[in-house]
Amino acid sequence: MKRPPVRLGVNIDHVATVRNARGGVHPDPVRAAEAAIGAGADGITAHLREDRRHITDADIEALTALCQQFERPLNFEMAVTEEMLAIALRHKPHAACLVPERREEVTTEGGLAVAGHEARIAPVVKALSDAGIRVSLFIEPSAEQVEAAAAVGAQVVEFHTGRYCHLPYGERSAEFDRLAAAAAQADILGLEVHAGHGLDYDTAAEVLAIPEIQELNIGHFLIGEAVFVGLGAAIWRMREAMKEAVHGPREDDALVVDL
Ligand SMILES: CC(=O)[C@@H](O)[C@H](O)COP(=O)(O)O
Ligand SMILES: NCC(=O)COP(=O)(O)O
Repeated sequence: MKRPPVRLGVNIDHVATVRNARGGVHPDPVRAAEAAIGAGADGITAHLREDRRHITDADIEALTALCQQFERPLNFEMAVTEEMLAIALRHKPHAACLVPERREEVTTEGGLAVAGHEARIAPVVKALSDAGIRVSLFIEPSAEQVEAAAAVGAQVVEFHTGRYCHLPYGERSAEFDRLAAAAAQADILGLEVHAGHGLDYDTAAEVLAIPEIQELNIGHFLIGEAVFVGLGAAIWRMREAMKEAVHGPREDDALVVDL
């Protein structure tokens, strides 16, 4: 069976990181989201951290409206807290991705511990699902976490690819196998498979060798790359890398090689 196109969700958190460094309004992550949609992003991802270090409540309100206007899904990343649940239920984004948060961390260091915390997580998954919000769990690619994600009623798992991306090229095969095994297991359990964190052009293409992956969420690299080539060009190049990873090189590229 032909593999459907893999979706690219663009995370615009770090546009807000730059904005907040000066406490003003520029650069605006909502404008970045509009530019990302214009450049071919299939959806927008934003993480409203409890400490509001990048995305703010007002950003989420404006991003919800923007995504509705352009009919693109908003993937709202949130910690498993009463406060975040109330915000998600107020805005009703297309999807909510439950992520772990530690106030002192520089970035999201690992996946959400679902196994062992089912009693706390299942009611949040249910409340979101009952409101028509698609629930994704940002987890480590482990059999235990995948099983727990299915047990609490999630529809989607997003595998944390940070560990994979940090390994030097040539030393990634064991982590790749871990991702591939978890993706196969998730698919068997009826979970849609996404991946994200730390991906760049190369690692995004590499993980797409895993056939169950249907969506990548990428932020930090694209926003960083935008400094050099512009956001539109970075997104275009990422989409080309993803297409080539899934469908092989374009025919005109093959011709150039043959000549
Ligand atoms: C959960 C996740 O991986 C994203 O939200 C992304 O990495 C955002 O950046 P920070 O983790 O640096 O806040
Ligand atoms: N869930 C991962 C995400 O949205 C983007 O992570 P990163 O590319 O900013 O590391």
